[in-house]
This record gives sequence, C-alpha cells and structure tokens, in this order.
Amino acid sequence: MLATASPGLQAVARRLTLAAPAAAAAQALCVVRLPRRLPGRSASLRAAASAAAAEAAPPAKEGAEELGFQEMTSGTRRRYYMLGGKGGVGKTSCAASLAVRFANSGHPTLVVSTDPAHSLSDSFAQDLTGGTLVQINPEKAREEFRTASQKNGGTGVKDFMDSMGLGVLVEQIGELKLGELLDTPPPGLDEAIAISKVIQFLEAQEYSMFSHIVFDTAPTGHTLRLLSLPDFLDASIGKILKLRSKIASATSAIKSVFGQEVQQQDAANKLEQLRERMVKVRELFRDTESTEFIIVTIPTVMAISESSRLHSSLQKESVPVRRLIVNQVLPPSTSDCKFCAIKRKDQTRALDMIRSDPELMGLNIIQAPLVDMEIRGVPALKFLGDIVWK
Ligand SMILES: Nc1ncnc2c1ncn2[C@@H]1O[C@H](COP(=O)(O)OP(=O)(O)OP(=O)(O)O)[C@@H](O)[C@H]1O
Repeated sequence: MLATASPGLQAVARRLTLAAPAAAAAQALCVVRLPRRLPGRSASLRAAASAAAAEAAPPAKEGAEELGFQEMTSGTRRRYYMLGGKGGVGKTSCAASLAVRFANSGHPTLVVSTDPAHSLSDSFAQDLTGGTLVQINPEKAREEFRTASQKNGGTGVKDFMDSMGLGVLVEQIGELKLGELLDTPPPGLDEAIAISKVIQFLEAQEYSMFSHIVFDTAPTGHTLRLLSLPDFLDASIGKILKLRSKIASATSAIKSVFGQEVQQQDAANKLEQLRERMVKVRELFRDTESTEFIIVTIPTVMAISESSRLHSSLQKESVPVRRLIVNQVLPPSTSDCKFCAIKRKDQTRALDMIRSDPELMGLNIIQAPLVDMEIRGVPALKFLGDIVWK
C-alpha cells in the first residue's frame, strides 16, 4: 500500500495498482508517505503526554552508548529504521510514532510495512493526508521470478535441460535445488522479493527526497527468514547462472545441429537483476551507517527471552541493533489495586532480567509507558512519539 501526494509518485502508484489486484490485499506491502508536518494533538492528549512523560521511568543506559532522537536525524545519508519483535508488543505503534516524529521534525519520511497482515492503516486511522493507497503484491513479484526462471522450459530449467539432452549436467551440479525453489518457495520468499521491489522503488529519483524510511517489520520468525534469505537466493541464482555458462557452448553446438532457437538471455538477465537486488537488500540490512534494527518488547519474561534470542540472531546476521524499546511499562502510582501491584512486580522482575541479560544489557533501553488510550491516529502517534523518541 502506498500513500502518495506528488504527481510523480502518483504515476508510480498507478503502475503498482495495475500490477496488484484488489483481492491480493492481504498479501500486500504498505508504504505510506508522510507530509512534513502532521496535525498536532488535542489539549487532552497534550496534558496526558506531559503526565505520562513525567511518570515514565528514566531510560536504563547501563553500559550503553548515549543515543537520542537528535542522533537519528543527524548526517546527510538516508536512514533506514526497522522495528521488529514478538507479535503484539507495539511494533506498528512504535514505527508509526517514529515516522510521525521524523515528519514533524521536518524530515521527509516513508513508513513501510513488510507484514502481510499489516495494521499501519489502522494505526494511522487512515489519516494519510493527500495520499492514495496502492497495493504491491508479492505474489505477483514471485510470479515474475517463476516466469523468468521457467521461460525456456515449460516446466522449468531442469526440464529444458533434459529436453536438450543436457540433464546429465544438472545431475553433475548435484546441489541445484531449482525445482524445489520454484515449486515450494521457502517461507519469506514473497516478502524478500517484495521488499527488494520496495528498495528498488525507493532508489528511484522520485523517492530520493525521502531522508528517513521506517519499516514496520514482520514478526520475528518472518524477519529472520527474510534476513537470511538473500544469502540463499544469491547462492541458488548464482548456481543457475553458473549452469547457464557451463552449457552455453553445448547449447550452441546443439543449435547448429538441430537449428533450435534458444532464448535464455532474457531469463538469465532477469534472474541476474533479481540476484543483484537481493544482494543490495542484504547489504542495506547490514549497513551500520544507514540502517538500524530496533527491537520492541514488553516487560514479560517470555517477551524478553524472545528479544534476547532475536538480538542474538540479528548479530549473527550482522544486522546493526542499538536500541531496545520496552513498551507498555506501567507508570508509577501510589495507589495500586491488587491486580496492578502484582503486574508491577512482574514487570520489575522482567526489567531486572533485561539488565542482567548478556544479549540485551549493552543496548540503549527506552521505556515506553502503558497509556490509557488506544494508539490510533496521528495525534495519538505524536503523543507516543514525543515520549519514546527523545
Ligand atoms: N504503550 C502503549 N500503551 C497502550 N496501548 C498500546 C501501547 N503500545 C501499543 N498499544 C496497543 O497495543 C495494540 C498492539 O499494538 P501494535 O499493533 O502496534 O503491535 P504490533 O507489535 O505491531 O502487533 P502485530 O505483531 O500484530 O503486528 C494496539 O491496539 C495498540 O494501540
């Protein structure tokens, strides 16, 4: 989904609309362009914001480098922020509030969702000033990939090779898992191809004005698969290309004998383009200068354990992580009911767990209070953003 305002962007939007039938909405990516200044919050939200900010516990920064909002807006390079974590912890709310904060500080911002069941439009309460919504359909993108790979063979490159009497070569390059790749695509392929498309669009001249891109990422499992996928695809596509060059001389010999037309160039070029895009996505995800993965969690033992594992996996993938948002922390109170007192004790134990977790203790920890309103619509997002992103 894409919300656009300028005529140039609308041209892209129309192109994308045509490529994506409405029925595919559940499989869509969401890209929202934010105007530089978004509507301010109401007087009641303003009052609640200052109360919540005063009540929010100070961020724990033991051993962590000092990181603030100012640092997020310094420099001239485009910045990418990816928010990820366990389901329901507040990724969308935090991502949307960061985007609103950037936009209101004068930074042209795009917010993108890679979650097929994204709730960005709910979060913004469809308050996408001046924009039109457009779906980018990952299934369509995957279909393009399959068509490119199968162009010459009807049922695939392997069959094509067999038909040319070259099946034995495929056997020789034993590890080629092309059939599997095409018939049972690994989880996250749609997402990876779609995100590479988004990155491709973002690199176009008409998007160059956007200095801040915020990704409201898919839940943990998807995100990890997505991160490791470019390596897998790189290897698979690399094998196809290697195979192609190996058989090049053999096919021309066959052509000269049978006069058979072999048009592999087109398919190979498309695969090569896809491979290059995938490599770019992988590089972008690992670039410490421009990219940061922000883990969002809540103060429960289960969520923190999962965040610890997520951080460990992200480190293995060399994805830069510096901040941990602990969302929905009960604000201090002098008159707790029994339920609140027990809940608070649980939360305190979970927060202590973060401070002693070897994976998490070095991160800059930002506590976001549990607020007594739904985080929905730009004023509420501004309210949350002013508390979280200081
Ligand atoms: N600090 C908070 N105080 C009160 N409510 C909150 C807070 N943060 C998030 N919420 C609410 O919690 C719900 C889930 O939030 P959100 O959709 O941002 O989570 P998510 O991690 O993106 O979920 P999913 O994994 O399903 O995409 C929403 O109704 C949101 O308004």
